[in-house]
Amino acid sequence: MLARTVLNDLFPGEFRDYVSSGVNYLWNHVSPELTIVIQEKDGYNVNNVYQAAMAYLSSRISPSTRRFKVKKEDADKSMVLSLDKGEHMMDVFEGIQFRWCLRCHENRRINIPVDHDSNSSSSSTMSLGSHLFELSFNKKHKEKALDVYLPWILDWWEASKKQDKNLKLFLNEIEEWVPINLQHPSSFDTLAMDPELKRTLMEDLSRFTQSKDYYRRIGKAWKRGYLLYGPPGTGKSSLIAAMANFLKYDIYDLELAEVRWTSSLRRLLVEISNRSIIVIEDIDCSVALENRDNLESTPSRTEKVTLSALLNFVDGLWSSCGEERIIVFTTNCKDRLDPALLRPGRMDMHIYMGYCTPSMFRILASNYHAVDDHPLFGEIDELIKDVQITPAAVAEELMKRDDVDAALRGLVDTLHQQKELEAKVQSLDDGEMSHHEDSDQEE
Ligand SMILES: Nc1ncnc2c1ncn2[C@@H]1O[C@H](COP(=O)(O)OP(=O)(O)OP(=O)(O)O)[C@@H](O)[C@H]1O
Repeated sequence: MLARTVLNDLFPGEFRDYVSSGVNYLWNHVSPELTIVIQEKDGYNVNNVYQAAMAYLSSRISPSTRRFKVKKEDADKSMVLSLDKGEHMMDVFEGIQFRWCLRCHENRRINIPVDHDSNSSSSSTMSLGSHLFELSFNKKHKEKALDVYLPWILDWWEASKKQDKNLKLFLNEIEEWVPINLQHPSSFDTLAMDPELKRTLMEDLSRFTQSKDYYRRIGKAWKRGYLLYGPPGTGKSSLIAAMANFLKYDIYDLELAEVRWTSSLRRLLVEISNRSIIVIEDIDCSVALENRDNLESTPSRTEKVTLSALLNFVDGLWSSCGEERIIVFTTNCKDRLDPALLRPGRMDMHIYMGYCTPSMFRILASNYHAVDDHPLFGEIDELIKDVQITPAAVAEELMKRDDVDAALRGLVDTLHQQKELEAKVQSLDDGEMSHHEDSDQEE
């Protein structure tokens, strides 16, 4: 301690900085080595070179790698290896040696409220880190590294992604997106939906993915919005999964209740990658409709998330920070939605997911029992036309029994019960209505 104080007195800070920068300068000139820093993120943007390097190096892990991570999730065909932080790895490309090192930097601490009471001041802190690669090699190979080696790794990564793409579902927790493997089996083949509407939607999606030049020409962000509405159990979530599987897009499921401030919302939205579907379910219940009179105002950093803030980001400059993005809002009750959401141009397509129809029943019967025709189909068609039953309820009935005859007979019974129930409710409603009319007349 005393020695340090004496040294500090003898050699003031400026002098020490001067000496250390001189040593660095000399070392850089003498050392034959050059180091490139490849950060995980540049600001909010994910760095593709980092992602590509991570995937590439994971595929190159060998017995000489002293320490690495291993995992296997359900969707993974085999164990997935990856480098651990601090670990070095050598790679030889066209006879040149490249040394990689993965490092982690703590770059941000955030406050996390201890309870969910927004007025509470108690909080704990959590550090958020970012990773980077250091790539070192002889400086005479600088051009080779930048013009050949790194582009080659990027091409390798693009090709391997196409070959073996496991879709991801991202969930927002605190201020971060947490990925899990998306293994939803729903597809447009298995989805019970009006055939004409299904065809229109599939064409719309295909056209969208091929319209990069069109969106550029008309000066609009390359994004498309869909509003899915209809009663619970009619397949809105299944449709989103079918869209993701059809397009091979990841899903970002934005839980607005988890987002406290507009600044957090902005951070989450800008971190969403291209070629993805952003989903906000039950939009009528998700956002407090504060600031109704002030829908076009610019949200401030500390403002709580409102519909106005959400729409400002979705339609504002943020939307041009990425491309090929689909935004899906769902609701069980379109009538409850704020008119700002329904304004022309806000959502490109409004898709009604309704009760089961005969054509939807045929798809479910084919899914669950591989039958295209059956003597009971006529009776089921007639009953289904008369009642309001969701595809989820029909699916549940079909799943109860393995034997197709028994399953379809069970469905006929359920439909009869539903018909009786609806008739009873109707007669009660009629009775109540005539009671009101009588009392109105008496008044
Ligand atoms: N249209 C459909 N086609 C095929 N299966 C369906 C359909 N609708 C519902 N199902 C079946 O019912 C289950 C529940 O449906 P899903 O969660 O997609 O409905 P939802 O409309 O999103 O409901 P909620 O509004 O409650 O979220 C699905 O996992 C699926 O098995």
